Amino acid sequence: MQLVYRSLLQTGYFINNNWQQCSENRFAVTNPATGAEIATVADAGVKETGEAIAAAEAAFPAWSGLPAKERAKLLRKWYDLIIAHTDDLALLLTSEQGKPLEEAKGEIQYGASFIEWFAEECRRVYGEIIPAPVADRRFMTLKQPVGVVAAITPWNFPVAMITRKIAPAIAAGCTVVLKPAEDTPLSALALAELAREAGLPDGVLNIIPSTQSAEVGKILCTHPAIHKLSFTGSTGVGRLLMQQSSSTLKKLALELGGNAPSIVFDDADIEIAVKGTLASKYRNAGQTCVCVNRVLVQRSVYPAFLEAYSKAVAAFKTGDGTAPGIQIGPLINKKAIDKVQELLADALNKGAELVMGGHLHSAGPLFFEPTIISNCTADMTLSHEEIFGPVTAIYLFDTEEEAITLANSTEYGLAAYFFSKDVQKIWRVAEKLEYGIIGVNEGIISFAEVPFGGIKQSGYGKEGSFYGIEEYLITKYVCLGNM
Ligand SMILES: NC(=O)c1ccc[n+]([C@@H]2O[C@H](COP(=O)([O-])OP(=O)(O)OC[C@H]3O[C@@H](n4cnc5c(N)ncnc54)[C@H](O)[C@@H]3O)[C@@H](O)[C@H]2O)c1
Ligand SMILES: O=C[C@H](O)CS(=O)(=O)O
Repeated sequence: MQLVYRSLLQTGYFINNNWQQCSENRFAVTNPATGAEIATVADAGVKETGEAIAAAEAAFPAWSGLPAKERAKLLRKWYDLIIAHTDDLALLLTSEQGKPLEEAKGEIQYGASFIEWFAEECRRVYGEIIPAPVADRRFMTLKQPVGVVAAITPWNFPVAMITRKIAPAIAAGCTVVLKPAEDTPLSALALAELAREAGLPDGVLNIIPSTQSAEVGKILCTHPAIHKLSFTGSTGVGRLLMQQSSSTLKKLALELGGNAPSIVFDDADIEIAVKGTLASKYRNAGQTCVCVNRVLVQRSVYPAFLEAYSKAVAAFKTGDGTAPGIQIGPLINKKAIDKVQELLADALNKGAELVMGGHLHSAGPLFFEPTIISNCTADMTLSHEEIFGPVTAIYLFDTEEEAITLANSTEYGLAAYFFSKDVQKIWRVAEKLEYGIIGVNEGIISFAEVPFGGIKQSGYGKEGSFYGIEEYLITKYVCLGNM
């Protein structure tokens, strides 16, 4: 991997704007497309986590005391540096995570847009003056930063899931300790180098790459100096972190798993339904929390939908994401491949029909053929679990009520999609679907301007939009008496 700006390849842990190495404890970061080792990275543990928290705590008073306009200027410089280094950051991202370069460049832009957005939002954090019911008092509210924030992030969006937390946190005046995913730490470390170059003061952002997730996580959940924990990852880990955080009553944001339906009604524009479902389903080789996991098609339009959808899937090019024209990269690791194969075998054993694909791809051990199965039913495991791979599972339905019941029959509630041209149906269905995010006639719905987050077992808290900065603020009520 040849970077133009070699300072972006950092392999230490980042505390107080200093790169520090653990010579004895290191872990390898490998390229999922080739299996090649990209670098070894310092494996931060309990000691380094304590140092990072201390640095963030020490930096908090000065950083939170800085005028919002000054914080905004530094965030803007960070944003400009990220945009300027898009190609290098995308190559780094593709090398450690696998998504095609064009998708990686899109993630860099998307991730940077959170920094741009919250550089603007932080200057409009207003309190209120509340009309008092008595003459001798004046009521007001102050919005103040919550304090030191811990962030734990997943491997599937190694830039955007990080800036979606760090940007609002530091914009609000908080300081941060981040533990990125062990599969993809390099992108986070590159962002830290650019934050340092942008002039972020010592201790505002601290990053502890680690394979010791449970031990590091326990400290982040229980340390009294940390007032907020923002987690993006699986529902299982989210539940554990919530339990572990109870002893210090941390403010939590949990962005967890999903199980998105895509409902194609008989009045849908089939071309739009195919385009939207494909865009969501096969993004990042199906490894996103908002990927379509179940495609529910009204029986009368199934033949037309399947013909157009199959043609598009058959045209996908699978391979190393650094090669031109590739749409489907590798899965992140062997565990992910095994899970896709297990879910597929279970579905086929329970009556699903293989329409196309279904096997490991010849491009390498972590590549899977773009796959379609039909005749799926609710008793199949993949109806209730994230596939997290390039596999489309198609279900048939007859009535609108049946589709909504099927779509809602999951413990998750993150994203759902449906396709219809009937405006009254659009309102009815959007109101009845039990999800935090609804895409109507569209499969790509994530932007910094919108409130991203789920309900039910997909967690709670909103990232992005004007809601996003509230996650890192407290509202203080001040009563002025004897007036
Ligand atoms: N809702 C969202 O915005 C969103 C976004 C991306 C991914 N996800 C979800 O994340 C999952 C895939 O990501 P993943 O495999 O990295 O999830 P994961 O839960 O295994 O890991 C996520 C992060 O948590 C850390 N972790 C794991 N065990 C831990 C523990 N005991 N204590 C503390 N930290 C721990 C990991 O090291 C990683 O940094 C999927 O379920 C996906 O839906 C959700
Ligand atoms: O994987 C989950 C991400 O949140 C997806 S998105 O980039 O926000 O759409």
